[in-house]
Amino acid sequence: MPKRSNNPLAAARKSDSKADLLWHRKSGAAFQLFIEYYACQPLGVCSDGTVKEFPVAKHVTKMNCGQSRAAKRRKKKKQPNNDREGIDLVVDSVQINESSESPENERLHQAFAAYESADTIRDFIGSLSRALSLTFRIRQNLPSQEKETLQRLIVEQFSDLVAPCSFDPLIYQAKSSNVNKGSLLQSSPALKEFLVTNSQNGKIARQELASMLPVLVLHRGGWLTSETKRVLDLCASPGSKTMQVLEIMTRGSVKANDINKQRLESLQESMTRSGMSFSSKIKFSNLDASHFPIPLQEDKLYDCIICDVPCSGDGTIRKDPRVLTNWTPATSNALHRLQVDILARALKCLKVGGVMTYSTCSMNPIENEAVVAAALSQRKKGGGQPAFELVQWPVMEGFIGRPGVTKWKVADYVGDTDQEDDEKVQLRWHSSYEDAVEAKMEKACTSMWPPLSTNDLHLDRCVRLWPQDHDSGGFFVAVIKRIG
Ligand SMILES: C[S@@+](CC[C@H](N)C(=O)[O-])C[C@H]1O[C@@H](n2cnc3c(N)ncnc32)[C@H](O)[C@@H]1O
Repeated sequence: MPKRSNNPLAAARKSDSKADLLWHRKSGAAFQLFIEYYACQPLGVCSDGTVKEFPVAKHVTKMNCGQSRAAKRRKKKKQPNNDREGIDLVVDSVQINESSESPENERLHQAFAAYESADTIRDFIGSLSRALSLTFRIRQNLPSQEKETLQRLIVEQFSDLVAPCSFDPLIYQAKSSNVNKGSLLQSSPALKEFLVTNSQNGKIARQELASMLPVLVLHRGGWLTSETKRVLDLCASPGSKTMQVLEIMTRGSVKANDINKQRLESLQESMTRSGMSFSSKIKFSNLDASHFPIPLQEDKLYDCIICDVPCSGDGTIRKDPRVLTNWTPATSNALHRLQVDILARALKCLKVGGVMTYSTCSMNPIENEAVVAAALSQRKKGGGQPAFELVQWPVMEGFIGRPGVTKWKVADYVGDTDQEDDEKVQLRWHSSYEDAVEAKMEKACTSMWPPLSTNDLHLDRCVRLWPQDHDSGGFFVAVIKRIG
């Protein structure tokens, strides 16, 4: 078995040997590829609407792709208003008024303008174009009185800037994306100071809304409680979910694992910095999660597992628009196998009756539903009976989670390093594994395609967090229970 890189995301991004030289990275066409990819996925992957499926969008040549920079400049000079009008139209229609000065956002809008027919992804693209609103939460383990004092103080001093989340009064979200990590010092120095002080003294955690979901749902479902004994966080660094778990548990212990030694060390440091003392409840390990040792004794298996795997991170582009600059479907394709292996290993470490989450900060079904379907199908009991099932989420009032999808499409990207020729730069869609093999698609494996029948898997019980629903990042969470 080859040793796995301790930075699989970087390895996945380099999985195409020519990737760094590819035309789309030099030209900025990753924005077009991203939109083409999501606009052509079946409905439900990132948007809702009345039509059943998007027509296959015209190729990215509608924009300026395929032209040299000089040619683009010449065109712009000749038609000074045309491009701008297109952008303004899109910007108006999705009501983007803030933060559109960044070159990334402008290019996202330009790319979107090529898909006039893709009305239903308007909100999706619109929200991805805004900076990520600030979120934070009051820590669970504070005594009730302290929680109430902080809640009162936030209402008195910052209610014009932040509001409690509809589904959890301890979680706060900025009312506008103008209040974000980058702008906080300028937009509200008092709020910034409040957050710094209370993060240092362990009362407040600054964490993204989407990232809070896996632990939140385990807690709300009653699967992770103060009495839970053994929890495993398989891909733990930088540790925001580990901390969340530790705040809830009073008796048991958490094993925090990560393949990357440096990242694991920074997790240990941030535990110390958090101002909370958890040392007796946490153990660390520095292992490849896909080979994590399976406890031999039944009672050493885990009650709960958090499996927050390495992913392409295309749900995080509001936080870091540079993710878009590097975007290609090859990244997700290259991570799929590792994600299946990690989830399959996690399932083996879960005790009967135990519950785990599988999550990514990507919206790509290849990293999400395809992984869950593959791992669950592998892990059957004798007689083909399911040993695991996807669990329906508990009701969280006001929370908008979209059902997992049962249909999706697989694409790769064909680029050419030398030619700035449209024909050579495009997404290729493969209807089956066999087609993909014939077309020499890199990293193709059968489990990337939707299984013939997904009915018994209940993939709709997975939850997709669309950025447009909660003004958040994009995210995916599946809750899985071991039933036998
Ligand atoms: C999405 S991040 C996890 C974020 C973390 N759960 C949190 O909430 O702070 C994925 C992590 O997986 C780690 N990782 C990547 N490949 C791994 C592997 N094969 N085994 C264990 N950890 C891995 C990466 O180093 C990275 O820290």
